[in-house]
Parts: sequence; C-alpha cells; structure tokens
Amino acid sequence: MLVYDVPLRTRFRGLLRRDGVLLRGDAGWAEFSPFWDYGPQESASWWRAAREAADEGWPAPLRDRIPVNVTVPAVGPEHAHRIVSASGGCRTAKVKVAEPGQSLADEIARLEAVRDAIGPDGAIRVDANAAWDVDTAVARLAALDRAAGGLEYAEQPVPDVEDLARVRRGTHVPIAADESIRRASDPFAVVRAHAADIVVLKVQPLGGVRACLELAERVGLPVVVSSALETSVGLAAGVALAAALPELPYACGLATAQLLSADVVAEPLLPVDGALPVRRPEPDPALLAAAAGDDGLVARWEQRLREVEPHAADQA
Ligand SMILES: O=C(O)CCC(=O)c1ccccc1C(=O)O
Ligand SMILES: [Mg+2]
Repeated sequence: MLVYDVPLRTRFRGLLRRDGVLLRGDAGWAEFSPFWDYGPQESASWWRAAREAADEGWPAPLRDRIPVNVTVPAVGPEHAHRIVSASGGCRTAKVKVAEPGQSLADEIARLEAVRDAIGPDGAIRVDANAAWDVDTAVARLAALDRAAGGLEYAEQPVPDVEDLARVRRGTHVPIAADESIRRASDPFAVVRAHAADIVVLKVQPLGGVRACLELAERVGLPVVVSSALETSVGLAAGVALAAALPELPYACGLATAQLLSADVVAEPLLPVDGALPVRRPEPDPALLAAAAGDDGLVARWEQRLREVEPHAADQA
C-alpha cells in the first residue's frame, strides 16, 4: 500500500491537496481515495471499486478514445480563459459555479471568458454542486445560459431530488444529476421523479466499473463519466467505464489530471485533441516516491482502511 499526497494547482471544492492510497493486485494498480468527509460506510463502495481494479480488471473497451471536458474551477476570468486554451483541445468546458463568496457577476465573467476561449462551436456546462435552492437555480440558470451563449446542461443545481425535478420544469437548460446519484441511498429516485436528463457516474463512489455499467443500464438515461479528482491510476477506471458503455453521447469529466500539480505515472491521462486515449498507465517508482505522503498521513490511511474494509464485505 502506497499513500500519495499532492497539491492541487488551484483550490477545488475547498481542497488544496489530494491524497489517497494506491495498491497493486493481480489485475493491476488501483486507487482508493474517498474524500475525508466520507465515513467508513460511505467509503465502502470506493474500496470495492479499488478491489475490482486490483483483482479483476475491467470489461473490454468498445472505443479507443474518450472525448472529455476541461474542468474550470471557480477562478477569475483570465485564469479561466488560460485553462480552456491550454486544455489539450477540449471542445467542452465544465465550469464550477455557486462557489461560496462569489457573486453572479463573477460567474458571468467566468462564463464569458470560457465562451471566448472555446469558441462558438464549443459546449459549456456548469456544476453547482447542490449549492442553490429552486428559485435561485431557475434565476441563475437563465442568467448563466445567456452569459455562456447557451449551456449544454447544469449539473446538480439543488440537493433534493424533488427540487431537482422542479428546477428541470422551470428551465430549458437540461439537468444532470451527480450527488443525487453518487451520494443517494436510492439512485433510481432521480428516474422516478423525472429529475434529470443526464446522469453523472463516478466509478469510486458507485463501487466499480461493473456496478456503474449495471446502474447505467437500469437508469436508462445518457451517462457522463466523471472523475473524483484522482491520479491517472484512478482516472483509468473512469476511462474503462466510458470505454465500455454502449453509448457515450457527451464528453466525460475525466480531464482532471491537469488539476493536480503532480501525478504518479510518467504519461498522465491528459487530453489530446480533446480526448483521452483508452489505456491503463502504470505508476512510475520515482514519481511514486516524490508524491509519497508522510508517516502521519500513512497512519491515517491505514486506520481508515481498517475501518472501511468490514463495511465493504457487508455490502459485497
Ligand atoms: O466532472 C469534471 O469535469 C471533474 C470532476 C468534478 O467536477 C468533481 C471532482 C471531484 C468531486 C466532485 C466533482 C463534481 O463533479 O462535483
Ligand atoms: Mg458534480
């Protein structure tokens, strides 16, 4: 078991660093990196995803490249412009909005900058991470849709599934469900409530590539595969899911290696011409050593694994 700990290039979801565990099994390398606000029970699906990667590997790919969105954190307009311009040719941008402390004017400036950088043919989506209420969401989406020159969709504008359905009825911007799928006791509530046009699937919180493929089939809505801000070892599982889905109508949120200031593989999973190649990179020993967490962090992860493992067995 190896613990990595790397700084982020810019603050993302309140985080300044990203840490997690890398482990190797008969099938290859795996990443286990639940955020620290996830308890043992909720982290069990992250552990099952890691065991699948290490012990079984993933189903055969149906495609060899995965179109991806550049992810734009809640930064100022000049910085947002630079991120999109240096994205490796991404034709879709996902822009974080509803960041605490930022105004509508900040968001409008960011979206205008992103539109300028990506051009008239690019697609722009926003992610509010469940931070709005219904009325705010409906009003903001109208303003942001205008600022962006058209939004492809809005990811998780509000926390509650019934409210998500209300927002969907109140706007013409398509709605994608993220937290309502990955942190919900019942991911199908979204479908029953007609709360979303699209679902975001993340391999670690949803318990692995196979679990996600089953979920996608049962949900029956278009899927966007997204990362949980992993190293290229963890991203490879998302790439495997995106490659194995029968249909992939939208760009995926897997271009997040560029948000980390260091990676553990020699050739990180970064976009070329707006897409990731379907491959499974191996960690590089020197990069692993450079990214290694200190003894205190290693001890915290060892403790965490002891707490999570019994829950993973329960639900298997
Ligand atoms: O989808 C993307 O472009 C990047 C992934 C991303 O936004 C994310 C990364 C870590 C945790 C939560 C989220 C999220 O989609 O809300
Ligand atoms: Mg999201």
